Amino acid sequence: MSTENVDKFLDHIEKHQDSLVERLRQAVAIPSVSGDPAHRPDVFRMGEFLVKELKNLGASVETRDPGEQDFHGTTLKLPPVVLATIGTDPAKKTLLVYGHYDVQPALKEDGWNTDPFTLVEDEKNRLIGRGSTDDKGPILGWINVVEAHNKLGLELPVNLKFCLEGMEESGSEGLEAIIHQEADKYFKTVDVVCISDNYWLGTSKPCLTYGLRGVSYFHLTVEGPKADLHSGVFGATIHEPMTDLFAIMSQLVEPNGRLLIPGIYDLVRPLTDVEEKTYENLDFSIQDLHDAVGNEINLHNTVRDTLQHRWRFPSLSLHGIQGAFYNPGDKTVIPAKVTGKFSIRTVPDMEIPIVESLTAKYVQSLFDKLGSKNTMQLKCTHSGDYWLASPDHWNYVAASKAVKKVFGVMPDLTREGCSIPITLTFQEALGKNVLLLPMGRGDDGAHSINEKLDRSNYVSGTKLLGTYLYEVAASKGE
Ligand SMILES: C[C@H](N)C(=O)N[C@@H](Cc1c[nH]cn1)C(=O)O
Ligand SMILES: [Zn+2]
Ligand SMILES: [Zn+2]
Repeated sequence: MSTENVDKFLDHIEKHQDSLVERLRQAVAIPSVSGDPAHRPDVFRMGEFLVKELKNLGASVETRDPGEQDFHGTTLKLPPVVLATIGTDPAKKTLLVYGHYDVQPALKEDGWNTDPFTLVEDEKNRLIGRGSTDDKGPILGWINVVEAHNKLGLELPVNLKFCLEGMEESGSEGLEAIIHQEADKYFKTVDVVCISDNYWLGTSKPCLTYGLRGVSYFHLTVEGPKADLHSGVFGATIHEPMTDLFAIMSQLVEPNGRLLIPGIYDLVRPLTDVEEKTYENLDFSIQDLHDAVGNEINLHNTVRDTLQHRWRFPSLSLHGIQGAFYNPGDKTVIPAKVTGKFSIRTVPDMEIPIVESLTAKYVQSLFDKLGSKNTMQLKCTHSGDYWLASPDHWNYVAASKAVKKVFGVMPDLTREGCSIPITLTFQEALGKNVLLLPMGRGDDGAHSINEKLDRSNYVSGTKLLGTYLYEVAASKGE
């Protein structure tokens, strides 16, 4: 391996960090919220931004059109999948990089201290803005690596292929089909895959991640009167949709986190002694959890139990109710139609169709018991499988060496409670090892208010991605 080139690269990134931050500022300014139809043009704009950046760096860029989406009766065009190639040298390994350029919704009135789409650096050098850590910072990290090599006149040690999508936060619609179609074409030469779209466990030690939970998202709709009604006139004389909905929603999960769907825990893979050991000696404490959450509201008192419930047991979260009165003030309304939203994070060996059918059967039985004359409908709006990889693969060894070089420590090996539905598709469709190499910290507040990426994580993370390329190139793995 050319340590001279690595050192030049590391030095360049350190010295040019302000221009890296400027690139992130431009990306955060594009509110590419995939879940909000009003922002769909912005998601396209973000895709164009990346195409331009990549073309400027000499990449050969193509896009694929995933088609259209039915968004609650409205047809929306799906944003393009950006495919970019840098280098086609058959003597070099080829690394596929995946990331997403869409973000979660964010409104100042949700409780942000600053405008979510204006990147702000605070006194602790935290870069605050929607998408800073999830996933614009990490995507730009790869672009920063390429730019640094161009500026230094250095060849990249591997061939790079990018696959960047704009729908990850909304179920990755259309991407799976594209990966299967392109497996023997665009992706044919790929040796290994790297995704930077999750987080360190705590706030100080890097990690490599070899597992993700799956997710199945549900809409539960209860409908009764033709229109919203006056509660003084109609209360206690009709079946109220919201009362029915609450009755069902309150029986999905216990306040202690235990799912109430019969048979769901029978699907969960039993814990082995070998797996038990993976929860030892990790850089994580209950204090880290308190800090990330901002309060001492932990369900479990040990790190082991906390991480097992994050990584290897399912969870069910209630997200919101569409159609309900939520403004300030005291409106005495009976909403005519309400949709409760909840999701289940799935783990080995919970298969999606079984989870869906157990959930549907249970929800129907709860509704039947109410004896309500309203109508009820349960819809699974998107789902993605859990994923596990082998952390013994040379791809992980290469990443460990890169972590050691950049941070001076060996990384923790972790699993993740979140989901990146397309990860398993890459592993299965390409038959290649996938590595998750996170850039941000466990307290970054992804999906929350005041999402941030520490400047040091952005800069060191960029250094890590670049150094990892050299370790992949130097690896003896086939
Ligand atoms: C881990 C990744 N950065 C992420 O945030 N994934 C989302 C994926 C998703 C699924 N439905 C909606 N978004 C997540 O885990 O929630
Ligand atoms: Zn996300
Ligand atoms: Zn993400």
